[in-house]
Amino acid sequence: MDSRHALVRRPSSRLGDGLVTHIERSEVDIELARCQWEAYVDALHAAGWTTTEVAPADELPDAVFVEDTMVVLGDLAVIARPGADERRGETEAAEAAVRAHGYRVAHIEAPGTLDGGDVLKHGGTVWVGLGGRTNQAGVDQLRELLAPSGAEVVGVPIEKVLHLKSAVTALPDGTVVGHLPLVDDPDVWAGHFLAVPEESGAHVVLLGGSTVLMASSAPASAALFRDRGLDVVTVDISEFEKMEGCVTCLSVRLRGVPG
Ligand SMILES: NC(=O)NCCC[C@H](N)C(=O)O
Repeated sequence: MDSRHALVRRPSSRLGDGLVTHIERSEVDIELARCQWEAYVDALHAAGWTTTEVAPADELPDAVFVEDTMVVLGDLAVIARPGADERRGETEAAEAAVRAHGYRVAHIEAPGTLDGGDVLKHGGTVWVGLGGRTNQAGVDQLRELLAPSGAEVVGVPIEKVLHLKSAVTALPDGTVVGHLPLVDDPDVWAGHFLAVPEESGAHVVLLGGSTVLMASSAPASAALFRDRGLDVVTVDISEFEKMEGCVTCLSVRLRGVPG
């Protein structure tokens, strides 16, 4: 299997009916959303990634945010149990897609809840946001499932944003980036935290080497990253940002080769 492969899921025509929690709802332009999604997928391809589309689900408005359906580490895909009932139906097709790529599969079970967007992996550490979508039982189950891999799972309380990765992500060198007004406790990453000037500047997708993908809505943060020697690719995802989504949510990166 290609070591740079990603799962993506085409937006539903009902995207605008998806959940919003921490921001005001505003009208989504679905045609623009479709174009932005195609451009996002094109950006992955241009960076050398191949993609598989999870079967589309027009009846599930938030299905495009496919990152939330699982956590992949090594050859194991842990299928999430979304914290929002409205999103529970999203995991079945995502599981079928990751199984087809040869991954072993485990599940977060009730009463646990966990959204993939709450899980930030870097090095041997897996930070998991404990907030509106992921609960302690979900974190404990993930810890047990990942224990054989040696990963250390660390719960991080969050209140200000939807998911942990709405607040922070990590640069290729492990520096954790976040927009301070939205980070509950930057001391979790003391010594390797970098404040960025824009909310969406906190969201980077690592595309390999020194290349990162981020939203075009954070030009000052992009400049900061370029000054640090990173190659920054930007995409306009305004219609997904209206639904509290970000660049990370729109794909599941499968970096390892299972089996
Ligand atoms: N990983 C993410 O941050 N996903 C964004 C999910 C947005 C969606 N409207 C939701 O509220 O679940």
